[in-house]
Amino acid sequence: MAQFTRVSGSVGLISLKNPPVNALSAVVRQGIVDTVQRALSDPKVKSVVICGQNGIFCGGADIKEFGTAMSGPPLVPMIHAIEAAEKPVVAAIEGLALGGGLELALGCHYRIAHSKARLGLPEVSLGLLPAAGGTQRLPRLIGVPAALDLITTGRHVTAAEALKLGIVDQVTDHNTVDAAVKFALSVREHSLNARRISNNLCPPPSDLDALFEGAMQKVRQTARGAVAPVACVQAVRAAATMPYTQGMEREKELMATLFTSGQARALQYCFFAQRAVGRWSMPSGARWDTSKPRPIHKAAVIGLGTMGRGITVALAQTGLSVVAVETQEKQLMEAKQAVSGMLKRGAKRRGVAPVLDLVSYNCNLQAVADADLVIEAVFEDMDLKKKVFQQLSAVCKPGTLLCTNTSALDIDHLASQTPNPELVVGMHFFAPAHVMKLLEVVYGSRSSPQVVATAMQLGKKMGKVSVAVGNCRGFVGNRMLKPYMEHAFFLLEDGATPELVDQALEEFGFAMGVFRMSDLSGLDVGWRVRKEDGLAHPGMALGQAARVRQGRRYSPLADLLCEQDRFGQKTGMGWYQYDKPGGRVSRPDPWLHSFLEEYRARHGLVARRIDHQEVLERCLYTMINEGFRILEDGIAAGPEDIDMIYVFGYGWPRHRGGPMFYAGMVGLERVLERLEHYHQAHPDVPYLQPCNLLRRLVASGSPPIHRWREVIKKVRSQL
Ligand SMILES: CC/C=C/CC(=O)SCCNC(=O)CCNC(=O)[C@H](O)C(C)(C)COP(=O)(O)OP(=O)(O)OC[C@H]1O[C@@H](n2cnc3c(N)ncnc32)[C@H](O)[C@@H]1OP(=O)(O)O
Repeated sequence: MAQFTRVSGSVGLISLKNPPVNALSAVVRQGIVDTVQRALSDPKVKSVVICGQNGIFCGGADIKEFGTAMSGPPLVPMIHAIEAAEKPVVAAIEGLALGGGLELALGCHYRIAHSKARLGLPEVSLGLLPAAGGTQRLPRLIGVPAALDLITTGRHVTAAEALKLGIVDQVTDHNTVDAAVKFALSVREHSLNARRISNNLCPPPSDLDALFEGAMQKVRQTARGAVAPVACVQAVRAAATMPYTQGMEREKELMATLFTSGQARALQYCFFAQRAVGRWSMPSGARWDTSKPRPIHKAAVIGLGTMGRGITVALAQTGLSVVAVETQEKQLMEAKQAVSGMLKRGAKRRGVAPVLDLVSYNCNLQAVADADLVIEAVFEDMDLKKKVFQQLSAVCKPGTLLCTNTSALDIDHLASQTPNPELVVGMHFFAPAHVMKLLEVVYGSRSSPQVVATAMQLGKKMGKVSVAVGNCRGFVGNRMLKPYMEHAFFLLEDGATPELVDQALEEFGFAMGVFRMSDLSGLDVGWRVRKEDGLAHPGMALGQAARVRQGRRYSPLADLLCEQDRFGQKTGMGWYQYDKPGGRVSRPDPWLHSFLEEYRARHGLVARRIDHQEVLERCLYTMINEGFRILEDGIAAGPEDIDMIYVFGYGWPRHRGGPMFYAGMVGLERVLERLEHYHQAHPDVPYLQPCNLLRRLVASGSPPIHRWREVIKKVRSQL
């Protein structure tokens, strides 16, 4: 709602009240309409200030209303009425003015911001555009290039930048409402014509066509199939080329296409899913709101390879004191140099001093004795990790949390090496650990809720999206990756090339196709795991039995490449070729194509034409099927957990919401039908067999994703 008071004799003060961010819900919009009308019709009121309660101006439209039948007064006429007012209206911006909140402020005649406020039009990240006049007023106010930047990226600007750009008229370090009231008193007699942004023309850019062509090219390159950034450019173009009223029509048209698009739904789902994963729960009933995290003052990292270095940086950047341990002196010195470099570069980017002093380096495990939390990041080898855990149990002070960065190994087995298994938890970071946003927090059967809460909170402090998951081989992310990759290999056997598979996945929106990704992360990683699992060893890839392992279809293609030292980028060749070891630009490799032909001939396989649809269906639907199994097994609490893991850790396109959301968009019946079809064609691939939960969901009428948990509960209770 909105409250009205008269202050300083003649200033009408309208204050938005809708905690936590004063979103413009129907009730708030109605409140604004009513209070503005009251202020304008009250002869004692000579000017008006609009502010928000609790230190926040406004976080924009109420996103929760988007999926519902909209009621209450619409934003556009409400903002027009404010702009058309004959009394000066001043926006007092504290905290945030985002989306519809900033559009409301742009309809006011003046804007005063607190120095700590942030402003922006982030609609693009929700699959929308600023359709309450934002695409038409902002370019008129600050020029086309700056408006294009803010509207297509959705980035927030500080009050200082907003002042420089001309979005706000004044910045204050003091009480913003007091400053705005004082300002409103000083302008009460001023003419408002020039202050109505919609009356103004866009400052003409020098080469309009080149500017918009460049902008369009840029968004097409970075958007990976997202439609909202493209619509944002089109709407700003309308501001630059059309009178205001026509521009508003164009804005409305473009918004209508976006609003009903699946992408907007997916992105809005992601907004809430990202927040929902913070409200974790464990099968024991332990939850985020009943488990209190422990304070962590000092952390330690064991093993300073790529992962350990990134984890050290991420911890130090939160302000924690970190002991970094690597047993070999030479590697320790190399790691010190690398970590210091990363800290310096990070600090430079953020305009702060590097926190080099927070990290101490040591060759001796004894140095972690007084740490509150230790993260083991040694080589992915169970025996080695077990040894480290045994040593840590002897060295660490009582109560120290013991965390492992394993990406797949059994947390319970590691926990059993210590006298206090309740203190053990997985913290699975993604490379580079100081950059990637995802953290899988893996609880074992005996991990205490307090320990899980501590790891989740630490992840949040590091700026990560932390997702709590159960313990199984590969946890959530890597467990689902296995059928996805396996199917990519099968597609090569059946007639595809790495380029074809990658193109289909990249056009779908993945940052990188599966083969380019495999070359980047190194083929040897998976090879080592398969060897440990008894699936691969030299010589096994020959003969008729080569394509059957443990009673099911197996593709030895990746093993064969590894046997020839084709490990990907690091060796300059893998699924693609590179100009040198460590090279990054992939090129199709004629050697690989002949190798595939020979391989198929040797195994009596006839190559057939594979299209993009088959690539997507076989790779993605098997991955989704595994996701349903994960839900059935209780490894992930809900589909949001899986989706956020894929969006933040595996390059799944956000505008497609994550694999489970995508399954809902495709239609669960369709996913089930295609899995049945492929399973019939490939009965030796168990991953293709539709899982029980998927069948149950379809039998329950394919409910929307937010209602899956009800069916999941029933299925789990019957297992
Ligand atoms: C007609 C269509 C017109 C569209 C124009 C628009 O205005 S679209 C909306 C534009 N606004 C945004 O995109 C802002 C989205 N919100 C945020 O980016 C952040 O929430 C924040 C405002 C920067 C605050 O971040 P912070 O980290 O401090 O808190 P949370 O993100 O955890 O948010 C707290 C709770 O508030 C809920 N919430 C935030 N914004 C909105 C919103 N615009 N509508 C509805 N709800 C919102 C958020 O979901 C959190 O709720 P929980 O229940 O605690 O999860």
